[in-house]
Amino acid sequence: MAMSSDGASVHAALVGVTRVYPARAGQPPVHALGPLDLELQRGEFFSVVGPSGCGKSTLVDVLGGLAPPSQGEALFEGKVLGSTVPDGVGVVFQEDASFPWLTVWENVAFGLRRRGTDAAEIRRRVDYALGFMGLQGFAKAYPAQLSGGMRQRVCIARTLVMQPRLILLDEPFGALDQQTRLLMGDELLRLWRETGATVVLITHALDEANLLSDRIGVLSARPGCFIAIVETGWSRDRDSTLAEDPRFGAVTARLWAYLRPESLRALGQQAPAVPDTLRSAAE
Ligand SMILES: Nc1ncnc2c1ncn2[C@@H]1O[C@H](COP(=O)(O)OP(=O)(O)OP(=O)(O)O)[C@@H](O)[C@H]1O
Repeated sequence: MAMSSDGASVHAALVGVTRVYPARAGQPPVHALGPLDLELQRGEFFSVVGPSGCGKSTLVDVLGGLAPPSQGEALFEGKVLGSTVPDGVGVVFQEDASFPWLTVWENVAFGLRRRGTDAAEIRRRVDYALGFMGLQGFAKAYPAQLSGGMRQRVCIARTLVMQPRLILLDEPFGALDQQTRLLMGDELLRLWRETGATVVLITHALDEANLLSDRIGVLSARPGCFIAIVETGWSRDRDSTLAEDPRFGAVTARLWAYLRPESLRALGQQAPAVPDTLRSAAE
């Protein structure tokens, strides 16, 4: 296992990573990400914030082995990743990825069945994951019968059941209301503490990143490069009541100070070009 300069063990890393989407349908190539470097310490909770369209999902794709970098290397437990999610890595997406035709129990068992795990072990792990996520009473329900928050719990249970050592979550609570989000954040912290997994969370919400993380990487406007890595210094047994701590607001303010100019720059990138007719009228 590689060691970082301060002696902690590096669980996953990005080394000189860029990702460029090739030209398509008359559109030029899109330089989405990097170059960037990142070392994730085993067992840390790391969040990534950045302006809209700066390459956050692209970073998850590369770190999770869903897509290879255009340049550089992504590493997990010392092995170079390609375009297959390796054993030991679990990814949770914002959109509800549950299968509507399967019950909650069958949804959670799906990955283990595909892996060929024996029936007794599947039962043990699925029952544990459902209990952990507070879903035991919904094992026979179908996703359409559940609220958005419950469906997202099913998706997390599906990942948890595979016993990942690195969990990547791409805006998992984006579609949820604020109160459900706070409660899901507490559950995510409990999951992190009890499994000892390394967690990477992509979020637009600065308070959420602040509350949940040991460190927060702030990305620039596209192509996303880390402009700051902020250490929060919170204790491991934190929960959503941390927001009452006077130091909490200072960390969020610091994140926003880094992010504000980048968000303005990203807005500029997205603004449509001023047509020549309007330009000459304004001049
Ligand atoms: N398959 C693709 N082909 C071409 N361009 C792409 C592709 N996927 C993403 N992009 C572009 O790459 C850039 C980064 O996209 P990405 O989805 O990683 O950003 P993001 O930060 O996750 O966005 P958001 O804030 O909207 O969630 C965007 O400009 C996007 O339009």
